[in-house]
Amino acid sequence: MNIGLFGYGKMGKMIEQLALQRGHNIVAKVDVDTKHINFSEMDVAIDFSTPDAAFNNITASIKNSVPIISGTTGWLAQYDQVVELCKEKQGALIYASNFSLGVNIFFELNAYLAKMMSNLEQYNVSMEEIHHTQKLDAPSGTAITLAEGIIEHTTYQDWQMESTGKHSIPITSKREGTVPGTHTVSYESDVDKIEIKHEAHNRKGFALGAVIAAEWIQGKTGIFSMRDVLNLSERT
Ligand SMILES: NC(=O)c1ccc[n+]([C@@H]2O[C@H](COP(=O)([O-])OP(=O)(O)OC[C@H]3O[C@@H](n4cnc5c(N)ncnc54)[C@H](O)[C@@H]3O)[C@@H](O)[C@H]2O)c1
Ligand SMILES: O=C(O)C1=N[C@H](C(=O)O)CCC1
Repeated sequence: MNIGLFGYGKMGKMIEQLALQRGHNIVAKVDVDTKHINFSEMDVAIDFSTPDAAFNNITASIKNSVPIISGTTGWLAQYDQVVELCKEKQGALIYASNFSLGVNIFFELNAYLAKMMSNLEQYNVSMEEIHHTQKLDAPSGTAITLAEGIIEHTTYQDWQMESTGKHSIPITSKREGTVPGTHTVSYESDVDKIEIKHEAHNRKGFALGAVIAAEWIQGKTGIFSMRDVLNLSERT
């Protein structure tokens, strides 16, 4: 498979390493200074760039009929526009706030726990995410997906940074050293606390998930999720 990388930073480099190990070719490394992009050799594009750059990279890939795997976070205000374009052009897209197998299992666990807690008014939910100090966006995309999972199954209506509203999920974002990504969801009552936590040890899980998604999307058109790629509906 011929891969075009959009964003050749920490994730782009890790994806390159894993893709080469799995027998793929990197045919383009597009970064902030790239003047010309040759889409003609790409079987798939993988975007791990910046919140400001993602929309253009994704739409350019779709317009050039190249399936796109999008891992960049912080651009979701434009997600609906991308979906419209993808449908119009009969393109192929997977966006995931987190591509790791572990976090995608954690998403399922989060939804299951939210369902169990939905009628228990004595518990208040809150969330904490910790990432490295270079991270541009807050809260993390993963924290937003976790909040959406809780909102879907409970009476919580939205999330806010550090909020206190009864129907709002408070998210605390911390930026520390080189932490690759730690997410904790807590339900607290007067008498106890239930916590679920995912802690990434490094970026390999994110990168491997993105390459697996790129392999999976070959020959498909439509808008998919990591739930589809990992066939998680079979497990829940
Ligand atoms: N979905 C996931 O599993 C997952 C995992 C890790 C990181 N991320 C997200 O991926 C993104 C990148 O993370 P990172 O740690 O590699 O960041 P990084 O800062 O190390 O790399 C980003 C790269 O994008 C480049 N860039 C800037 N403008 C560009 C443009 N117009 N076109 C192409 N590249 C451009 C930067 O120069 C940089 O090299 C972030 O949004 C992060 O939140 C997602
Ligand atoms: O390093 C980052 O930046 C990460 N971003 C994603 C997010 O915002 O959830 C995934 C974890 C790492």
